Amino acid sequence: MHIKSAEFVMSNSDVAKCPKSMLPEYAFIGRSNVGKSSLINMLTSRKSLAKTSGRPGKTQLINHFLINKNWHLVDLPGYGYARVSKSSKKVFQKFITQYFGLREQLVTAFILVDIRHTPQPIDLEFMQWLGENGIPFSIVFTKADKLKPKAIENHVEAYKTILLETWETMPNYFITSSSKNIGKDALLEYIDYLNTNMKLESN
Ligand SMILES: Nc1nc2c(ncn2[C@@H]2O[C@H](COP(=O)(O)OP(=O)(O)OP(=O)(O)O)[C@@H](O)[C@H]2O)c(=O)[nH]1
Ligand SMILES: [Mg+2]
Repeated sequence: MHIKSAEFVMSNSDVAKCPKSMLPEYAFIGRSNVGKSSLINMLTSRKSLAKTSGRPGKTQLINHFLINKNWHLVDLPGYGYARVSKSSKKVFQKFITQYFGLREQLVTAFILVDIRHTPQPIDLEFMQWLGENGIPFSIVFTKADKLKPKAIENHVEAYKTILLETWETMPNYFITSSSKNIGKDALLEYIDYLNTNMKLESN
């Protein structure tokens, strides 16, 4: 898919105020600093469409971008646990769970994980939470430029082993590097495929 236009639409923390249009939507989520905003810039070939930073916590709001005037890309803040007072129960930040609970336009989520790290409980728990709520997702491994090909293979295998303990099949996944422009075509083709299939289904 060729990206002809990419425009910032709005930022907000209130899911009810997100764009009302029913255009298909794709959300990028993961821990702070994993490279969500950088990935959106790579996909759109716009250097600073989404704001990036070396310091974790740069993106604080739900950011909508309109692509080719017919679908939305969404840049979300990094997730962490929100503390529930007087309880040790862990929950994800409220507006993140609200976003996923309320956005009917969402076609699929992309969960970003840093390829260098071993599977982290918070990422596995978030995938679990999406699964329990019937929200489809793919995994996007980021920062592949930081590892040699063999190490990339080993890290993906380690992830598969852990996921297959709870999931019947390995979710769809992509290997990417925003600094080396890796994985862009595969991701855009996948989104294009989903956009086309959605149109066929609604006809
Ligand atoms: N080497 C390398 N660095 C990357 C890559 N993608 C992002 N980074 C760096 O990682 C840092 C965080 O990138 P962001 O895109 O701001 O990450 P984010 O997930 O949006 O972070 P928050 O908005 O804070 O949650 C920046 O210093 C980026 O330059 C990549 O593919 N390779
Ligand atoms: Mg960000």
